[in-house]
Amino acid sequence: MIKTLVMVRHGQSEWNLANKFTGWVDVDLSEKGEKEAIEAGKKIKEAGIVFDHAHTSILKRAIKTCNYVLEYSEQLFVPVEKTWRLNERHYGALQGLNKAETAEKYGDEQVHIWRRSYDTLPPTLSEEAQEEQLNMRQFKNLPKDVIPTAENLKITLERALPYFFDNIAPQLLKDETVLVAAHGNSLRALAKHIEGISDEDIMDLEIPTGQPLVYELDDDLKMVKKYYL
Ligand SMILES: O=C(O)[C@H](O)COP(=O)(O)O
Repeated sequence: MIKTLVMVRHGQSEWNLANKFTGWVDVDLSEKGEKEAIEAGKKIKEAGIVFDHAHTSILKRAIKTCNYVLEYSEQLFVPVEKTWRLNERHYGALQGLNKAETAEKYGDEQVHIWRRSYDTLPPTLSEEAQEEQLNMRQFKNLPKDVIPTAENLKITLERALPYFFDNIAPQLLKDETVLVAAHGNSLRALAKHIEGISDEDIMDLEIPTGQPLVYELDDDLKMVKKYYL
């Protein structure tokens, strides 16, 4: 029997709008982002997709998107689990910098490598920024060892996949329909696994904000079909 997993990247955030590296910084949705999330919910309702479970990160742009999607598809009662493992990839010392200005300073190629290569790490957070991050309430109950100072897509995949295997996959295997509302790179990581994309080809996969991406999966949770609503 075909299993259905719907991924939604959060709607445009304030820092997507300002073209800044965001990562684990907890910025809000922009006005456009809220509209995108609402539209995503309406499309899911029109498509008649009925969720049994929803999963999101511990960052408000994804949490709010998840809530809007459930509200506007009239299924706000669906249980939602929040996990740091679905957070955006941590952009290290690039967080807060403007992407165009960073490209002017370091060159387009370097910035493209930082943004899209599978295993190159961006520069890590300063000690001061690390300290600040450790004191943030939403990260305080996480073991220090799992809080990154920078991540590439490989590390993002390695911390997102255990959650997929332990929490999402068992639900799909019971033929339950699952929503994952998360981030550009945590979703690229899951997509890499589900679609079996190579380390090279993953550089070209982009997931747009607020567009529901439907995966139909077989009994081994491999992709049979994917489409955007
Ligand atoms: O964290 C960010 O800056 C964005 O959500 C994703 O950015 P990217 O497209 O530069 O990886």
